[in-house]
Amino acid sequence: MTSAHWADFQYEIYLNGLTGAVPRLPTDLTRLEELAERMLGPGPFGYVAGNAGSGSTARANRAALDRWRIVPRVLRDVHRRDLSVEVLGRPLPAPLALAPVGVLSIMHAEAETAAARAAAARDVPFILSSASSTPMERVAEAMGDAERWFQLYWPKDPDVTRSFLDRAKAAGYTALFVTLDTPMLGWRPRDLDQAYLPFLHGVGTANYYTDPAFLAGLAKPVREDPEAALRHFLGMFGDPAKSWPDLAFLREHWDGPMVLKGVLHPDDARRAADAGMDGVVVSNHGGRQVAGSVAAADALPHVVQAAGDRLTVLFDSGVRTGDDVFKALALGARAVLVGRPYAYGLGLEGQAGVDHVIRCLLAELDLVLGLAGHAGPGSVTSGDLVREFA
Ligand SMILES: Cc1cc2nc3c(=O)[nH]c(=O)nc-3n(C[C@H](O)[C@H](O)[C@H](O)COP(=O)(O)O)c2cc1C
Ligand SMILES: O=C(O)C(=O)c1ccccc1
Repeated sequence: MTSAHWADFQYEIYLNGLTGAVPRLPTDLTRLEELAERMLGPGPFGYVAGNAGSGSTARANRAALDRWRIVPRVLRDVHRRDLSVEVLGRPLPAPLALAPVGVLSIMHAEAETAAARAAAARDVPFILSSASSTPMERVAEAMGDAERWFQLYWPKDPDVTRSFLDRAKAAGYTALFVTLDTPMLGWRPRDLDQAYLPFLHGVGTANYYTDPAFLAGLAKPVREDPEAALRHFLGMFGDPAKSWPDLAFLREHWDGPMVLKGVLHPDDARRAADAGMDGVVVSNHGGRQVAGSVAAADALPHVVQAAGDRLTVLFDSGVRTGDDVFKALALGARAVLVGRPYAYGLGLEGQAGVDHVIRCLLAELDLVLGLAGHAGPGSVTSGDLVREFA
């Protein structure tokens, strides 16, 4: 008996073709960006596609993944494959989660709710951003029985931080992803040149404007003085004064798994473990924060080594295809997050577009694994890769 494979999507597409149907979106997910550009306004598209500085980090992310080449093995009985992995003590169907992406309503009216539904239908975790366009409680409902993960932009005010953690817990979120690479937004010329910032268009503030601790800091209700509310939000959103000892506050108020997102240096990984964290996401925020940053894939093996068996190491920044996921696994990641591809899928086709991205990515991963001689992620090692030489 063979189990169902993610790769079956490939035959589903061919069989649908017998009636003349072809997929509504390209199966090469790198093509979604050009389609999204045609459909979205220049402000929203530029915000999602944009990077820090001249874009060198985003290019380096791709180059670092491309430099590794997979060395396939043959005759290893891969007819029965299983992509499942354990992440933070939970079984996942595949080594994939949807990265926290804020302000999704600039892409599609159904925003986080549509992304959450698409992810939940495939049991893939959707990490909800603090800067979502929909309050966390409403998105939690859309997630149904699926795993609920929350990303914290650590507010300046400890009362607001406490309140976010309490609300997330009450809404059933289990794991907390604390993003540390964005206490300030990076220098993003594409947005600066258009003077485009989603918050100024009333997007991304839903969790704050529904928060009693946040609202307590306002002299007047948001409706009566929206400008003061926005200024309060901008001052609350990030806090570059935070340092390692402050993590104890979060650890004390969150009893589930806690993961630091945006770790690139092995010493920071060691500190994370010392601070009682459960994991790290090796990430440079998709190239949007530090221009000239080390490529995430180049940082990954060093962080993996520093983490040893003390931390779960996840990876993002530049993952576009199944072979990218394979390479991240080979470099030591337990699972990957994907950001822009599903945001574009959402923009193009709503929930169906996000489902398309998940299915393409996992079908391709399933095939790459099998064709490279692996029945699952567990047997993939650095020995499956060679460095391309120019
Ligand atoms: C439009 C946009 C918004 C984002 N918002 C958040 C966010 O709210 N919180 C966060 O931790 N990361 C955020 N990120 C970063 C992603 O979580 C992730 O690290 C990045 O997109 C991965 O790179 P990729 O887009 O190349 O897959 C955002 C990224 C984009 C493109
Ligand atoms: O744009 C981003 O990369 C990001 O992380 C963010 C920050 C604040 C609100 C929305 C997204």
